[in-house]
Amino acid sequence: MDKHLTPGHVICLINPVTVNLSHNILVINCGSSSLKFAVIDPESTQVLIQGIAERLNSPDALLKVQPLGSQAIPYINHAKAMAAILASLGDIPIAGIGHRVVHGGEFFSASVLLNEDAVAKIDACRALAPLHNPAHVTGIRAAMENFPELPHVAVFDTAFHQTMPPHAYFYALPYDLYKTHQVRRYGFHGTSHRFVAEQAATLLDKPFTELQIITAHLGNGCSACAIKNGQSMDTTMGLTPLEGLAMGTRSGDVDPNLIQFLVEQTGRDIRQVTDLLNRDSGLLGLSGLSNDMRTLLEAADNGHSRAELAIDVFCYRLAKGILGLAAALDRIDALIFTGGIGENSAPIRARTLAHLKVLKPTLDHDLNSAHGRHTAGRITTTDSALTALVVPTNEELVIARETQRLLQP
Ligand SMILES: Nc1ncnc2c1ncn2[C@@H]1O[C@H](COP(=O)(O)OP(=O)(O)O)[C@@H](O)[C@H]1O
Ligand SMILES: CC(=O)OP(=O)(O)O
Ligand SMILES: [Mg+2]
Repeated sequence: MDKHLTPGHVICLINPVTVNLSHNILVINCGSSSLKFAVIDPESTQVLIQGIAERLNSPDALLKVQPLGSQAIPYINHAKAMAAILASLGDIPIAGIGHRVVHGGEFFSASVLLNEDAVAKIDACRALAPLHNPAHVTGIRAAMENFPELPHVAVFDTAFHQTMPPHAYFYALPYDLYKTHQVRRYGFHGTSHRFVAEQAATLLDKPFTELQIITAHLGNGCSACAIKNGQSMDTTMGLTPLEGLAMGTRSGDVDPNLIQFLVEQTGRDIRQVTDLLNRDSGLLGLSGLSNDMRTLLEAADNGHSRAELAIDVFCYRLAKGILGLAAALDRIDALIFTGGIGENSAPIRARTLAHLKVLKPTLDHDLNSAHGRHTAGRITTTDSALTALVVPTNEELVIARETQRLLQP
């Protein structure tokens, strides 16, 4: 049964001998309807406490904290959820706070120490990531109010992709739109793509700066990235995190004329159509059942034909995205699966590789079943023409490390 959460409760659960008091970083990932957090010692990589406040602003809002338990927090908003989370930290010493920020626009090509000017710039990018940036700004302001004495750092999903060449980041649109409105492809999940590619280099025992890798980050949002010699060369997401692959609730690529078509045919306005593409599409829209891949795999096994269709579209679109990214590379040294789906779902990996016949992968079924969330490793045979790996991502650890780096004088 869930324990009831009380502020400060955690103190007795942590062995003070194992905790390095000076290094702990509170990492905050404030999303549209959830607020994830973790306190991490970036030196030892120990996670002291972590949790999520989810389904915010709804009657089912819930705060889950490991190792404390769960607490219903009906109708709680982001700011109040932040206060509840901060209260749950009790007396754990914190050296700084690292915030995940999805969109940094052209303002930020690296992590930054937050001040009013930087927060205003993140706020200015809200139209570019409507599901994410407004929530980030709320989270940052709430955390700054609660911890005014601590340094706050923003780590951007977009930063890693700032190395994309112009032919990858320009849309074939009137050039002026880039100059006047910064309309270009930015890319997201950069923290994760970089982290898993570096881990893969270690697994393959090759320098990161000499490898050519395609990473597939498959969570609620999904994107793939072509990485050459340590740099992002292209990625499937664009101006906003809607472009590219089919996702949990997002459509990914559609014909842009679809928007006017739906406005005219269904009487929805543009905002409603945009909402439909962001929130009602992808796995959820196709299946009519769920945006959760676990639910769909189970339903498909039980003969649910639209769950099967949603999974099919997801895997085919992913394979197509991966092949498109091959244009940015000379060769593919490895294909990496990561994120909640990429790490946990052997069937999705197998079905995606089945669509990549042109790259001649030979799946090792035992390795594909063995590797996942807790064990990184190869899932193709040693003689496979394409090497595919599973590498668990750890965006929180990267954010903690980045935050610590920026705190150093
Ligand atoms: N065992 C599993 N098999 C298939 N999919 C899984 C499994 N575990 C988690 N997932 C999927 O991972 C997705 C969430 O990924 P995650 O990376 O946690 O999301 P977020 O982008 O919110 O961080 C969901 O679609 C969920 O169903
Ligand atoms: C950028 C993005 O899609 O993020 P998430 O996967 O957290 O929704
Ligand atoms: Mg994620």
